[in-house]
Amino acid sequence: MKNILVTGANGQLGQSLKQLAGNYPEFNLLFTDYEDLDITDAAALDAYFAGQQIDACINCAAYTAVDKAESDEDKAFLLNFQAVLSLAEVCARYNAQLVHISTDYVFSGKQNVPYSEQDDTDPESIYGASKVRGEAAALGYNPSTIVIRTSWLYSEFAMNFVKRMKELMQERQELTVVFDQTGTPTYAGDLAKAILDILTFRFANPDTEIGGIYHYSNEGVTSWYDFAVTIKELTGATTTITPVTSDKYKTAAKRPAYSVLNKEKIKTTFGIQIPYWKDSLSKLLAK
Ligand SMILES: NC(=O)C1=CN([C@@H]2O[C@H](COP(=O)(O)OP(=O)(O)OC[C@H]3O[C@@H](n4cnc5c(N)ncnc54)[C@H](OP(=O)(O)O)[C@@H]3O)[C@@H](O)[C@H]2O)C=CC1
Ligand SMILES: Cc1cn([C@H]2C[C@H](O)[C@@H](COP(=O)(O)OP(=O)(O)O[C@H]3O[C@@H](C)C(=O)[C@@H](O)[C@H]3O)O2)c(=O)[nH]c1=O
Repeated sequence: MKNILVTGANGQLGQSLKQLAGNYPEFNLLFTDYEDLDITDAAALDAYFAGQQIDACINCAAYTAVDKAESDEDKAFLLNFQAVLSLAEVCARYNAQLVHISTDYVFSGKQNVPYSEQDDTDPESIYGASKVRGEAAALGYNPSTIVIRTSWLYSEFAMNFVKRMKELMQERQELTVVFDQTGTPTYAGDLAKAILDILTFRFANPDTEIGGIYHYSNEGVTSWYDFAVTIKELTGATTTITPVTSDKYKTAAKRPAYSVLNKEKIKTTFGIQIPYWKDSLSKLLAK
């Protein structure tokens, strides 16, 4: 039995892991959020790891309010950088595998072919910049860290684009949604399964070095506008959705115009099969 600490477990990825826990009886998943374990408190982290054998930690805790981060830089960096460094330190000290989650918003979006793990980061936002620092801190301190960059996460839990669109489509007759930002939605349940499968691989192959960055999203490519139209079609909503360019939908933070991720590395290293984004969305909305 492996003890796996999950931080930030009340968020959407954390709750998606909780939903799958029963499928992995060889893992004892320990779910914590900031009331039980505040990842910005290095002493609390050390005490937690000293108190019991932790074999791996999946860090789902983060500052994810992209627009708010523009005026709350210190808190974004505290959670997405300093706390990640503390986690990498404590995992190295107690010999635990750290799995840390990052984002497509680390990229500028100026590319027009899918981003691979080697491509340069150049974030457009404070959130993206704080995540770049977090990745570098985790891997710099502990090269065995597995950093998984993902994009456009949604789930039945917490707040996300799908839930927001469903709400707005009930409240409003008309919506405008940007069509000049291209990427890939990711169902958090698919990502949660990939993470647990990677840890299964990790424990079955303890001498294989697998630390580094991996990209994971669902398969396919879309825009936020097409994503919204698909949500409309699948839910039977009647709202009119008008495509607009980003300059017509003002936000505090700039998002990348293109953030499709190349997933070859994660597929070939771990033999992971990735669902097409519309299939995962249809399954969720049919529940
Ligand atoms: N959401 C998305 O679209 C995407 C997310 N990601 C990354 O995936 C990861 C998971 O994201 P997601 O599940 O959506 O995030 P959420 O915002 O849903 O969850 C984050 C959780 O961390 C908790 N938290 C906040 N501060 C602390 C703290 N000091 N100690 C412990 N827990 C804390 C939050 O609590 P509270 O809510 O009360 O603050 C929340 O429960 C993050 O690293 C994110 O950057 C990457 C790409 C896309
Ligand atoms: C609600 C809404 C958003 N938009 C635009 C704003 C933005 O450009 C885009 C996405 O909207 P949101 O603000 O909901 O999503 P955003 O917070 O940008 O989502 C991001 O979250 C972080 C945590 C990540 O790591 C990213 O991968 C990504 O998922 O859609 C519209 O055009 N119309 C609308 O009605």
